[in-house]
Amino acid sequence: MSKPTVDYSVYLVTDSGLNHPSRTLLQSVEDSILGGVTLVQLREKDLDTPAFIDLARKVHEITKKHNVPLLINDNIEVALAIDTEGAHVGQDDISCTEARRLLGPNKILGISTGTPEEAQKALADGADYIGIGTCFMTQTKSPKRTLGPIGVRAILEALPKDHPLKTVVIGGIKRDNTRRVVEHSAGRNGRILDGVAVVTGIVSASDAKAASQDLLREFRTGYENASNYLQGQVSKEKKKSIDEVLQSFPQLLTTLREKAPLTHHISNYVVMNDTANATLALGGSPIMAPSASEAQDLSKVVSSVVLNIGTLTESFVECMLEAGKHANAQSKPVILDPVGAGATSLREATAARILNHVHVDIIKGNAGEISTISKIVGCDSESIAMRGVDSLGSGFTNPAAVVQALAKREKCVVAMTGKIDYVSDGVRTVAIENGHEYQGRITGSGCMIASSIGSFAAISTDDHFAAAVAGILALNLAGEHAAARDDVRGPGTFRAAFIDEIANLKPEQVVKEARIKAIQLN
Ligand SMILES: Cc1ncc(COP(=O)(O)OP(=O)(O)O)c(N)n1
Ligand SMILES: Cc1nc(C(=O)O)sc1CCOP(=O)(O)O
Repeated sequence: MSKPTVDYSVYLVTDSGLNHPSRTLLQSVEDSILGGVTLVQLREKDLDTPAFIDLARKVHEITKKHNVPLLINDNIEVALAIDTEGAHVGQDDISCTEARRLLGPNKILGISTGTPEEAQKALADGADYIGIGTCFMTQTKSPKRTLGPIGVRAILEALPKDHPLKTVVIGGIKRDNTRRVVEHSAGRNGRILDGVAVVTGIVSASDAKAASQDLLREFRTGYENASNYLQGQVSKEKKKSIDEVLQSFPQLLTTLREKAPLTHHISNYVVMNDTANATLALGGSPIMAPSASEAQDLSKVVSSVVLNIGTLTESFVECMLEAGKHANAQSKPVILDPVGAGATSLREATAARILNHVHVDIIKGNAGEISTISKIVGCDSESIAMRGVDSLGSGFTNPAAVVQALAKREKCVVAMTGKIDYVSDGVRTVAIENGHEYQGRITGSGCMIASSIGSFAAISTDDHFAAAVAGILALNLAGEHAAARDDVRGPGTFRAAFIDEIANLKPEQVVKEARIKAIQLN
């Protein structure tokens, strides 16, 4: 028999110990196939070989009936005894070459990998696919470390695009994170995951068929979005031109003030009050809630979330991860302000942790912070040093190219603030020349910009680029208006006037006074 063609989209990996008590494992397998599972692996860690063979025979009856391949975990003897379509082996099991020798050329052979080197070796050793893991924390086994989508992407990028080796991700994959993982891990070499491998997300679900249907839908959507991104399409045809974006500002600001969208801020002690007041003055509504235990409830009622790593404690971080995860699940935009990301290794590690667990829609930072984030995600750029939360030096030689490259890589919008601000969604890139130097002489003006972007993102859900540009412009114009006031004598009086002028900003002023130019890059 020749090797079957395999669809890896939703790959069920079983575990009897985790199977939902309302049904047998055999029912779980059948229900999941009816829901859309395309490949099954029988993974039974506690059975001896005769019992494993017995169960495998029953499972194979079901999978054969539905024409879905069955693979056996770790035990080649069982795979050969039942003549299943193949097997999966781990790094600590029989070697890939030995497994291939025993199985012959026509069986499907998969191997677990957690590094680019292991993936390249699997390819050389004749595997048909690799399981890339552990992606996220899982209760199914104790992982040595988690890769997150960024680590998964590093492995995909170590593989040649056109080699037939297939890839699936494993570890903590659920309905709510599938789409993001597939989109976010897509490599710039054009590699996109071929599937998601799931244990508890299916076997422990109360309805295995519905869970599988959801996973298949999310995988397919993620795959389609990832291929659009990689082809540089990013729904270009639907995107407003820079001029249209500018013309849409009056309406955006009016809508913001009518709707007063609620934004969940996990902000820092230094600026909490300023960011709350700036949000209110603009017309939005802030809730400053740093407790992880209320993040899920809040995610249902807020319209956007701002994560600010300015004053780091473990409980802040826990809340940011929780709020980000639930915002993703509810499709609410997430704005990350990686305050001081390059200043200490804790801040850098925290930014990496957030980016690896949460899909961030808009990253806002100064040059030093953007340089650190670029380094974290493997985007080559010049390195900008930080002192405390401030960037040092004169900035990037080509700042527009840096923000565009990061936006493309992370599939999000990047806003870099400074004397000139740059915003890009990977396709459209602009420089904004508004603002006043007093903004740099009070604490929290950058954080207030992140809050302003958060309020605009809450109402401009289909165009985060427009939200980021609007968020920056609104505060920069308010800064210019405040600095021009007779009663402003320095940073102290500016601070109060700034809040006034945010509230006084007229929608039509934005278009008239904006100094914004489109930047064309290759
Ligand atoms: C698709 C897939 N990927 C990885 C694994 C893990 O296999 P292994 O490393 O052998 O660990 P155990 O499954 O034995 O705990 C897998 N089973 N499937
Ligand atoms: C079986 C397995 N292998 C992993 C690896 O990293 O190789 S993670 C994992 C468990 C996956 O279970 P769940 O979908 O419940 O998180």
